[in-house]
Amino acid sequence: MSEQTAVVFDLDGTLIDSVPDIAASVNTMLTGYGLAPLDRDTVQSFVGNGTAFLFSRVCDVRDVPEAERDQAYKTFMDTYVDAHDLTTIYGGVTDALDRLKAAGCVLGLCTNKPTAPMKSVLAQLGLAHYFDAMIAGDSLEKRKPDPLPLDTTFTMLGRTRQFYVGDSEVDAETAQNAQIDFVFFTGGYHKTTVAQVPKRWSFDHWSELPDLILG
Ligand SMILES: O=C(O)COP(=O)(O)O
Ligand SMILES: [Mg+2]
Repeated sequence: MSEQTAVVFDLDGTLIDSVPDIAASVNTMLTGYGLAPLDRDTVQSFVGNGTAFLFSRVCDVRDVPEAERDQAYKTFMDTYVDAHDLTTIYGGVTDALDRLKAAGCVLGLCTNKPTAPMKSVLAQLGLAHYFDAMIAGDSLEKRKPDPLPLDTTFTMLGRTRQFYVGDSEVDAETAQNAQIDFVFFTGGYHKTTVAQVPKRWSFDHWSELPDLILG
């Protein structure tokens, strides 16, 4: 059965806790403009819909003038593109990925994070080699919750039994739109209650995931 199985993962809030680095990059930009920094929870609440969304929420909250936003975005990306020092892998992730791979599953990644910071953080944390297909927030003309990125990732992997593992309402909606079974990691950046998120299964710790998938 696992020889037919593809498991695709979200990145931020699912495999890695990256908000400390995202918040640090946001705050480097804000303080450079003489604006007050934002706390972690506020920045976290903006993560999941891609960097353009996050950046425009930050600018709205701190009243960054429209005329300065293009330059401010470049300033933010200069730091964000390689930000990894404060990012950690959630406990049990690598053991779970190792088990799924050893059982014959193929693994993919489907994130709204842009390609450059995605590649950098995966390389720095030693996670890149797990994935046979990777789609980032700027890989295609549409991003999650549109089903295109997830459909494309599964097409690249070419297996018939398919699961998407993610941490957010955006991921659950994407899976619904693509008609893929959603597996919800509750330890990430969701905003509503666990019960409100449509899913096939949920798990609180990564040690639980392989048994859910492998049965
Ligand atoms: O960049 C984002 O908004 C979040 O990315 P994610 O899709 O990996 O959660
Ligand atoms: Mg996420």
